[in-house]
Amino acid sequence: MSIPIIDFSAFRNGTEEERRELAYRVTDEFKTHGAARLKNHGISGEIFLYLKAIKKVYELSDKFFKLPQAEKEAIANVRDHNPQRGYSYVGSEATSKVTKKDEEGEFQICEDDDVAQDLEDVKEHFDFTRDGDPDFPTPWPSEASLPGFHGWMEGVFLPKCQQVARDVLTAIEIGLGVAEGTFTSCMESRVDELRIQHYPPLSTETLKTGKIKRCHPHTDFGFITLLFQDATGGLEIEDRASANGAWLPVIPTGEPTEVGVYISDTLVHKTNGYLRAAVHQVTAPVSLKDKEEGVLPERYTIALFAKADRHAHIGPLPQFVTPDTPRRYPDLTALELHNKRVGQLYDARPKVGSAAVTASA
Ligand SMILES: O=C(O)CCC(=O)C(=O)O
Ligand SMILES: [Fe+2]
Repeated sequence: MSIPIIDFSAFRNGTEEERRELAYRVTDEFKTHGAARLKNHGISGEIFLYLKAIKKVYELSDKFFKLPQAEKEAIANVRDHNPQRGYSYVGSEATSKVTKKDEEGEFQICEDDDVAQDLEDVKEHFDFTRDGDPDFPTPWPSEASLPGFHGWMEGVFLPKCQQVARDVLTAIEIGLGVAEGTFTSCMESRVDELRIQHYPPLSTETLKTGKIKRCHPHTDFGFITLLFQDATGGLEIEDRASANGAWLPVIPTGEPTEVGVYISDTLVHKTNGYLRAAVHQVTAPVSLKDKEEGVLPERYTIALFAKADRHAHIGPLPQFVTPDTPRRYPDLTALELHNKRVGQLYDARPKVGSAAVTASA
């Protein structure tokens, strides 16, 4: 089985009926896999502008990760429970600490009393949000070291991705039969986060230790994640139809406008588990899977983590709580959930009533 690529253009350009049909189709895909692959989603009106934007985001990423290490570390992410901002070095984020397998072999979100696994991710990344974030501003590289980087990433690319995320969430609202705006109206402060990510070359031998991956199985924390990947491959989604823990590789197709969309924890809470988050990992690309010796080439990806407003309540919507499906999640705010999950990444769990939990946005 593989995840089909759905043409999303009718969501902007189609008739009302085409728009609804598409919304149902995409939501079905999310119900089955927790993920969907979309093309022609209107990141810009015209394909050549889209291609230019994608080319530019990879070029700028490449320049960023080639900066001297000391310059990157001067804008380092603080490894606490707050939203991530700035540069994270290889090994800083440990995705294995946020998701565990239960006795039935199902992936679950870790709880505070779980013993964290000691597994390493081999990736470096830079995380940012919009300018003017009142609580968690981004430390940017200086204009002198990376001309145009801040302005284009924050002012051009981020808003384009934010628009795609809102379109997809509107499609999910239609597909689920909830009022339009149920999710998108609690995204007004636009605190979505964009991440550029670099996976350095890695020997297949290293992977065989079982302790190291490019990214261990985990779910993301926001409403949904949009993921653009280069041609290298290696991203895999849990195959829910398999009884023996198989993974579905998301093989890059070369389809230029493709973006992967992954259901994340906040939407799981809101729908009381009706939509389940996509468990995903990054390992060897299919062509290198069973090679005794070899080197995974470096890899670049871009992720938009679409986030709810920090004070939005993300407890289950009443229509998803029934006698057959009792309430599964407490009525946290988006920031409380975010703090809990980011804290797990760094073994830095928030204390109740801490400053972060009372941020203003
Ligand atoms: O780079 C990828 O393919 C996945 C990255 C990812 O899962 C993440 O940043 O949360
Ligand atoms: Fe992820």
